[in-house]
Amino acid sequence: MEPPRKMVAEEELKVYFPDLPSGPLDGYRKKGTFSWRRMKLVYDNLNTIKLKHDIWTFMEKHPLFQHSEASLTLDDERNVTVKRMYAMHNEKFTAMEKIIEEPRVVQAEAEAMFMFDSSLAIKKTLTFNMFANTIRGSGRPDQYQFVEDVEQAKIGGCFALTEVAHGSNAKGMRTTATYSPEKKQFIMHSADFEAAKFWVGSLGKCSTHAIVYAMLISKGTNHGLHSFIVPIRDPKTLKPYPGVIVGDIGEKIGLNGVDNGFVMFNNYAIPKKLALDKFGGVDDNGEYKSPFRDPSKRFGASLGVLSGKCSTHAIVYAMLISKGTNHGLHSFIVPIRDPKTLKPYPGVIVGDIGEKIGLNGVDNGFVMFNNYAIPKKLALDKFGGVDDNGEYKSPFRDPSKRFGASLGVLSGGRVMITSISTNYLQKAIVIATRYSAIRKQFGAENAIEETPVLEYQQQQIRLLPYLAATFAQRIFCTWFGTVLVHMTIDNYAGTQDELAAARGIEVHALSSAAKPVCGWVARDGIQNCREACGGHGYLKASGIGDLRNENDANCTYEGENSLLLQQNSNWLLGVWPKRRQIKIAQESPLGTLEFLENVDEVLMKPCSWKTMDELIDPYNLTQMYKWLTAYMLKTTYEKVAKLKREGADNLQAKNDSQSYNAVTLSVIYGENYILNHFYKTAKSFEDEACRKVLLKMVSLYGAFLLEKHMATLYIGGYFSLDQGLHLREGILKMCSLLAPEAVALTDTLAPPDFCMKSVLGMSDGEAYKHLQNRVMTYPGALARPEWWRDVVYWDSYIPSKL
Ligand SMILES: Cc1cc2nc3c(=O)[nH]c(=O)nc-3n(C[C@H](O)[C@H](O)[C@H](O)COP(=O)(O)OP(=O)(O)OC[C@H]3O[C@@H](n4cnc5c(N)ncnc54)[C@H](O)[C@@H]3O)c2cc1C
Repeated sequence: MEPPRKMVAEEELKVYFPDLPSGPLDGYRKKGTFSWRRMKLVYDNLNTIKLKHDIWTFMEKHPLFQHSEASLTLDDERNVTVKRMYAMHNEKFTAMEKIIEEPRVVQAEAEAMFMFDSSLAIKKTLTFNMFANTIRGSGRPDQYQFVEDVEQAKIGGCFALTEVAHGSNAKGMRTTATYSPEKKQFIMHSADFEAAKFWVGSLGKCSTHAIVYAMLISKGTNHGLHSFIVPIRDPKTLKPYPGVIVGDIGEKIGLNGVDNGFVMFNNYAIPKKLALDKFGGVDDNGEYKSPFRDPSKRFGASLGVLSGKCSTHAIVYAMLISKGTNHGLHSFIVPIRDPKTLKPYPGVIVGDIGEKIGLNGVDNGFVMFNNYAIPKKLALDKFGGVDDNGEYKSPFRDPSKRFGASLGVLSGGRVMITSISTNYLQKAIVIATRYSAIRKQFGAENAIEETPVLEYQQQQIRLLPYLAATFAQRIFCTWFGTVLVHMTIDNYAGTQDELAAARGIEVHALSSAAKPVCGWVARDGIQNCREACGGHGYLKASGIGDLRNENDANCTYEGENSLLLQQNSNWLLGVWPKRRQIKIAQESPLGTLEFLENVDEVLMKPCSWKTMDELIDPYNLTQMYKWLTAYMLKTTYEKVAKLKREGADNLQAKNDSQSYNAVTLSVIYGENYILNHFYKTAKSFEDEACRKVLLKMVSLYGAFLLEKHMATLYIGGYFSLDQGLHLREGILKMCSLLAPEAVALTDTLAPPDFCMKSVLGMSDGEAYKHLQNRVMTYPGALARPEWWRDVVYWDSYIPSKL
């Protein structure tokens, strides 16, 4: 928890946030009981406010950052995103000295970019940060030249882990990097399209270098020439098999009745049983065996003649290489394209995977390697690799620990994604709330005016819990991002304290739960916002559709949400048996395991709060969540143990305990932490008027989350009789109490209008004027289409039956 923030005078804030334009939102703005500017300090400070202001001012004045009226083509979208990326990079808004002084600027810069355009933010992060951070984390000092080169934008990076046929199961990946001690090179190879690296952001058109994850194979032994029966052509059709290139060498000076030929193999697999291994060969485990001690005695057969047109099978002599050892997934810096021409290097097939359902400014790509050699020094082998002779060395005895360390960079990505999804929700909730405040439908009989739809109960419950969730998540993500930056700086500087290892594990566990929790809340919230804006919400100009599509990817990349939750629950299940001995301060430096304090007693007592006010009290809600988290952990642990007693192995027992157990456990663990963090921050906020509203939002957020687990509260015997009914009444009450504050709260959250890009969500509340302006000026909106004849003379191209 951070120390209480120093209050900043309203006048200082006004420099960055002048008065908002007067208009249809005035009525609601007057109802707000707190300062919307001051409320920003619950997650921002003057440094981050100033940074965001500088970035937005820079964008607003720069011609490259002007929005176009109509949708761009895919190519134009990528092109403008690249130009904006270099313009931003060139400004160096967050140089390392600034980050060390104020770690929060990292998130603030990201937020400023996401509020403008998410493709820009993602493209910049992939090209510069993720590439450089991986090298800083897993590389050696002599590789830091690449970090400098990328910082100076001489090269551009990307992160290539996922393959066509393997994503979440990284251990199943098939790109290989085989070490050749003779040349001190790694030979990168993709066996087939299924082993192609795929989805790699920024690789499609631009990256010159990639961090590639590949199986490191230390080279096998060459046992000399051996013979094999190799099927060449299908005997029924005489067509060559895939992987075989066979042909005729042409006219000779004699013996032209014989079709002499050539053949090449491209990673062509034949069964082991086709080896002619009477005089020597490998056993099923790859162990070489021969009755001859002297290899030259074993080698004594004549060379066959291959038929250019006719042979279906050949006796092929080839060097028998017994397979090298596979040391698992390792990372490499792989040159992809010439930085001067952007043309791929020979041996690299690289391309763009095409249009996606969002984020189209980012050129996601694929790459395949065809025995492509890279120097040994490009292996990121700080955590394990081969020496010059091909001998494998690693500081980790346990390969899974080495693998975890080399993928550590993904933990950082997950922390950032909790914030990214919150950015999307933040924008959507501003649009939908402002629009709901000016959109009027129906009303009391004889009323002069219709009622703003924000007054209707169902509109409130679809929006206001998500407004509260936005504050909860924004506060949590800002703090979590800062923890990450501190950890990363300590790691580079070698200044870790004695809790560093425990903190690293807990950051991984918490990010594995918080990323799905924040991503899914954003998914549901944004969809509600879209529907809450009725038909106009479906217009692209509302801005909500893009937010929905762009958040969608957060649920999948950097760890598919459901699988991340498995990682979290595996950790929690390991903690449960130690619950009585655990030293929370040492083993849980972030405090995510505080729910285990006196856990056995907590679990024995049912909920003692009965009235509506008690049930939505912020402190009481944190205690109810404590019970719920502990209960889910206990019951999930017991279910896994029972399945194991009944004979299931570990994998099966865990698999059969996911739905309603482990998955729910991890979601609740994440929610519990975010709720507690929100509560602690709200109650310690200095400004009294803001604090009161914040605590109302804690009530609404906590009660709304808890209500979704109502069945578990009753099944576990914690709730009985009317407690559930009172909790629901409390949610509705908090919605009605927060409705008058809602517009002022969205003023706190809103980026400048220049970034909002939404006809429904501008700060002046003039949704209809903006809608009219957009519709009337949309290119071609009032023009007759060029294809008008296809309407009038349709029977000229479709024979009429009328
Ligand atoms: C926009 C975007 C950008 C991306 N950028 C990059 C990038 O820059 N670099 C990169 O390397 N990758 C990138 N990716 C790829 C991304 O990281 C993967 O898509 C992600 O890791 C999920 O892997 P997958 O697609 O193979 O899904 P799979 O692992 O095949 O999952 C498919 C489904 O099966 C389920 N499933 C799988 N295993 C289990 C199990 N054991 N138990 C229960 N359910 C299971 C999953 O939950 C999921 O619902 C990107 C993806 C997207 C969408």
